[in-house]
Amino acid sequence: MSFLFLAVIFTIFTIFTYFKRVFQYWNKKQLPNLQPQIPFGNCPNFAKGKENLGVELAHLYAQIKKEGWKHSGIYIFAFPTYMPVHLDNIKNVVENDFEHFCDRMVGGNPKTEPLHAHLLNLKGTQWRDMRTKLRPSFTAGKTKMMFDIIKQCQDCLVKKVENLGSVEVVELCKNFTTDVIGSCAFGLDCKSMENEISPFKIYGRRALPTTTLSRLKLTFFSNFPRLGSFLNIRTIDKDVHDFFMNLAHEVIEYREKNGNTRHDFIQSLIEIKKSGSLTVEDIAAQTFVFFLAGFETSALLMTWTLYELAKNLEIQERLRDEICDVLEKFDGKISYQSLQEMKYFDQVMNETMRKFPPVPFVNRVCTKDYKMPNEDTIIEKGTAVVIPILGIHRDADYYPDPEKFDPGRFSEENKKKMHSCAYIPFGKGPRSCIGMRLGLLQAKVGLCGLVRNFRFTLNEKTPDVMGLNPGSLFSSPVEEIWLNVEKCL
Ligand code: HEM
Repeated sequence: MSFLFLAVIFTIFTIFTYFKRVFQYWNKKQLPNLQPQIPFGNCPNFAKGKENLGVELAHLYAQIKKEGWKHSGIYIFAFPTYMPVHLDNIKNVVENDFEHFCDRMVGGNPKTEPLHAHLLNLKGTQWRDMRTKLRPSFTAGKTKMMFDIIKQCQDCLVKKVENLGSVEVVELCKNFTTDVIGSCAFGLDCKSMENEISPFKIYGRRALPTTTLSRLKLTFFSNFPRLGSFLNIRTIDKDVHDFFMNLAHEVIEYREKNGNTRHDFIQSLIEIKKSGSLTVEDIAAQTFVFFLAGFETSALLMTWTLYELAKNLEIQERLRDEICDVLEKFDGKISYQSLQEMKYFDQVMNETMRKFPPVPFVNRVCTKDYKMPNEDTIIEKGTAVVIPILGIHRDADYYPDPEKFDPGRFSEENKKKMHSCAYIPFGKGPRSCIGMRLGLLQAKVGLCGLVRNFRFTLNEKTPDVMGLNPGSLFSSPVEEIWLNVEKCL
């Protein structure tokens, strides 16, 4: 009994001493830092599953700014992480001194799970080469070619809402973007809107880290990639991995055999493959990331826009007026060109992504020791970096009355006055979102169909203030969003 007691005391003492030592890291670097808690560091609520990580980082951002610091060292669990908060320091990391911060923390091992060899995860020259190869597939011209595919999905979306008295928009928007990405990336007709058990939809949802275990595995892998690889930890379930890998193989084989072509991403990648610079596995990994990065982000942009429009009826009416006025000039038809003319629409979507950036933070890893400009501090190679997008977007210094939904903040005149890092829903610098045009286009097409045809109001089941889901790495709402729907005459 006394031996057991001593063993317990010894274990607690060892753990306590370990954390005490680890939590000295930023003091030794002489970087200002907030008091961490043993064993969760500065994000205890995220670690306990009580708070969305983006929200907890936003709180830290606010505290650091209140202290008057330009940046701080924080601890996510026991991992020292550098957090710049002054916009110039953020710009240095993501843009000016990019060569020191060109990689992200990776979430898996491409050797055992080849789907991980995608643009989000690739490092150094491998990333640079792949980004150069993929860039031509994301130009304005290529995105425009996908308009017809997206428009077909919009028709199904509008049909789905017709005759409904109320609708749950989180699931509705996810089904729409699943269809769009399925069609644009893989050339599939997924019919998620009609089919609850479409395999693409089911495997696609499981590809994102939605369980506590999957998020823990991802965090562990990001911080100890060598140990993660040694222990052979999988961060994508095998059946999900096989589904996406086989899908790419089948589509490529079918198109190559039958000489079929289509204006979608997989076709652009097949064309690159012909020159020998992409393998089938490379294509599978890139199409997989289009799904990972493109489906939930755009769905959230649509969801939060509808939610805010339902709460701000004047803004909704003004937007509908703009849509109707512009479409009148285009014979009532929604086209790529007509959408470009809807400027207030852009302001509304920008304000949505200000208040609810679909990706609430982004990360980098320091790849080369970094001596900070005008300071003695050196950020060591291997240190994690986090950019708190949600914190910046809700900062009253840049956006007075930040909880207010006000598209006027994004008028041409106001935009000119902004710091280039005060609004970064797509990240910033060479590693920013490559799919921005497609993300914005699919959301605008979907929303245009909905707002033109239906008037949305808040359903009694939906609260006026909505928090973010602690179980999501995105800015997902904590509960369903039900809206009342009324057909516009
Ligand atoms: C509203 C929709 C979207 C939002 C808000 C969004 C946001 C982001 C953000 C914040 C990043 C990280 C940038 C950084 O680290 O600085 C990112 C990266 C990325 N996004 Fe998006 N995204 C959206 C849509 C899409 C779509 C539709 C696709 C593809 C079809 C896509 C593909 C990617 C890829 C491949 C990366 C990694 C880029 C790289 O590392 O070079 N995204 N996105």
